[in-house]
Amino acid sequence: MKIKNICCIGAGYVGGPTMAVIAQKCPEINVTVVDINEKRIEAWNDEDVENIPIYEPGLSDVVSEARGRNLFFSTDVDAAIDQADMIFISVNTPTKTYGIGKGMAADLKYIELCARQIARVAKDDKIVVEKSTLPVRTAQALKNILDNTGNGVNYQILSNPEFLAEGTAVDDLMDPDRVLIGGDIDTEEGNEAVQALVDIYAHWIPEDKILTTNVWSSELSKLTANAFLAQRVSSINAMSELCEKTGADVSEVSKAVGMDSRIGSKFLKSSVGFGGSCFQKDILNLVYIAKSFGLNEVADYWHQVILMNDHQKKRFAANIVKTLFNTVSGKKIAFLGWAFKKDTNDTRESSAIYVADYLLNEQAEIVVYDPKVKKEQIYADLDYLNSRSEEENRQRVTVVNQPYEACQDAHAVAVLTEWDEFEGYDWQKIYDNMLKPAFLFDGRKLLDRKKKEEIGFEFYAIGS
Ligand SMILES: NC(=O)c1ccc[n+]([C@@H]2O[C@H](COP(=O)([O-])OP(=O)(O)OC[C@H]3O[C@@H](n4cnc5c(N)ncnc54)[C@H](O)[C@@H]3O)[C@@H](O)[C@H]2O)c1
Ligand SMILES: O=c1ccn([C@@H]2O[C@H](COP(=O)(O)OP(=O)(O)O[C@H]3O[C@H](CO)[C@@H](O)[C@H](O)[C@H]3O)[C@@H](O)[C@H]2O)c(=O)[nH]1
Repeated sequence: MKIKNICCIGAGYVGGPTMAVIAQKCPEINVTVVDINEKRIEAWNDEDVENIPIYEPGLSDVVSEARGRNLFFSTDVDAAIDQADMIFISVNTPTKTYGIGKGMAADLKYIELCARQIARVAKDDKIVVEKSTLPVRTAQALKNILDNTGNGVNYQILSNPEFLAEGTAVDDLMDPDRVLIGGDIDTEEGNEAVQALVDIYAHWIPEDKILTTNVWSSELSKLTANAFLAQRVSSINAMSELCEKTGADVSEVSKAVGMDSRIGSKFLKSSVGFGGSCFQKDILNLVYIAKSFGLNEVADYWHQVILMNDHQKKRFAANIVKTLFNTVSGKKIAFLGWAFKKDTNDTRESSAIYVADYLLNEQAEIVVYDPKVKKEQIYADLDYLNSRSEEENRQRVTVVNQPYEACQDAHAVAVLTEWDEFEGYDWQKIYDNMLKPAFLFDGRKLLDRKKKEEIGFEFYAIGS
C-alpha cells in the first residue's frame, strides 16, 4: 500500500518537526499538519521562516525546503482527515488536573476528540497512527470509538511513539537510534499497515533500525524509555547531594561511572532537576497505570524518581537562601536561563519556574534573561502556579533582553539552563557590576569554577 496523503493532527513540538522531516524526505507524499490553535498555524505559515513557533536548531531550513511543496499547515482539520490515507495523532496528553487520576493519569480528552472527529469525517479506510505518548492499551479505546461511531470504514491503528528530544529534534529525526512501530501484526491487514509506515521511514532510515512489535509493547516501550532516562538523571542527582557532603565531585563520579560500558556515559549530567513536558508526565502516568493494576511496589519504585527530582529543585533554591545569609527578601537574583534545557524555547516543567517560585515566596526580586524564551511565557509559567497574584509576579519578576542588564546590581546570579553562550560572557564585567559578596549558583555545572573564584565570585555548583 502506497501512502499519498498524510494528515497530522497537532502542530506542536512533535507534530511540526516530525512532519517537516517526513515531508522533506518523502517529496512524493503530501503532508498536511493541522491544529485548532489558529495562532500556531499562522506562525507555521509565516513568510519569514525564522518566525515558526518552535525553535529547534536546523528546523527552519527543513521547513523552508518542504513548505508549500508537499508540506502544508492548516486549521481545516476535516479536509485534511478526509484527504489522508494515513493520520498521525500528535496532540498533547498532559497530566489530568481534575477528577479521577488527577495529578497522575494522562488526560486523553484531546486524543478522544481526534478519534471522534476522524470517525465523523472519514469516508474511506484509514491508517491511524498514535504519535502522542499514550498509556498502554489506548489503541483499544481508539479502535472502539472509531469502529462504533464511524461510517463503517476500516481502521488500522498503529503505535509509533516519538523519541526525539527537544533541542536536538532535527538531528534525532534524521538519524534516530530506532523507529518503533507497533501494529496488529497477527493479521494481514495489520501487517500491511505496519509495512506502509515502515516504507515511509525507510526513505531515510536503515531498515535494521526500524523495529516492529505488537501495539502494546510499542505503547509501553515509550513510557519505559522515558522512565529509564529520567531515572538516570535522578540517580546522578541523588549522588550530587552526597558529593556536596563528602568532597567528591559529581562530574568526576559520573565520568568514572559512565566509562563502564555496561552503564554508559549519556544522561549522567547532574542538574537542578529534569524538566520538560515529558518525563514527569510520563512517569506519573506509568505510576498510575501500575497502581491501577494493584502493583503498588512497582508504582512506588518509579514514583521515587519524581520525588528525587522535586527535592533537587527545592534544595537548589533553599541553598540560595541559606547562602545569602538566610534571607533573600528584597534581594535581586539574576536568572540566566528559563527554558528546561538549551536550544529550545520550551519552558514546560522547567526547573527555573519552581526555583523562581520558591525564591518569590521568600520575597526575592528576580530578573530573568533567556536567549529564546519570550517575556509573556515567563509570566504565564509563574501565573499558572497560582502562588500569588498576576500583578505581584509582574512587580517582582523582570524579564530583560540582555544578560549584563540582568546581572547589574544583583546579589546573586543563578544559572538555570545550560545555554552555551553563558560561559562565554565577560564574567569580570558581571562581577564588577554586582553587589558584594557576589554569589554565583551554577545549577547546570556549566561554568568553570576556578576562573570564577579567581575573579572573586562566591561560587556554588550542584554536586561539588
Ligand atoms: N515535546 C516532546 O519533546 C515530545 C517528544 C516525544 C513525544 N511527545 C509526545 O507527543 C505529544 C505531543 O507533544 P507536543 O510537545 O508536540 O505537544 P504540544 O502541546 O506542543 O502540541 C500539541 C498540539 O495539539 C493541538 N491539539 C490538541 N487537540 C487538538 C485537536 N482536537 N485537533 C487539532 N489540534 C489539537 C494543540 O493545539 C497543540 O498545538 C504528547 O503526547 C507528548 O507526550 C512529546
Ligand atoms: O544528563 C542529563 C540529561 C538531561 N537532563 C535534563 O532532563 C530534562 C529532559 O531532557 P531531554 O531528555 O534531553 O529532553 P526532552 O525533550 O524532555 O526529551 C525526553 O522526553 C521526550 C518526550 O517523551 C522523549 O522523546 C526523549 O527521548 C526524551 O529524552 C532536561 O531538563 C535536561 O536538562 C539532565 O539534567 N541531565
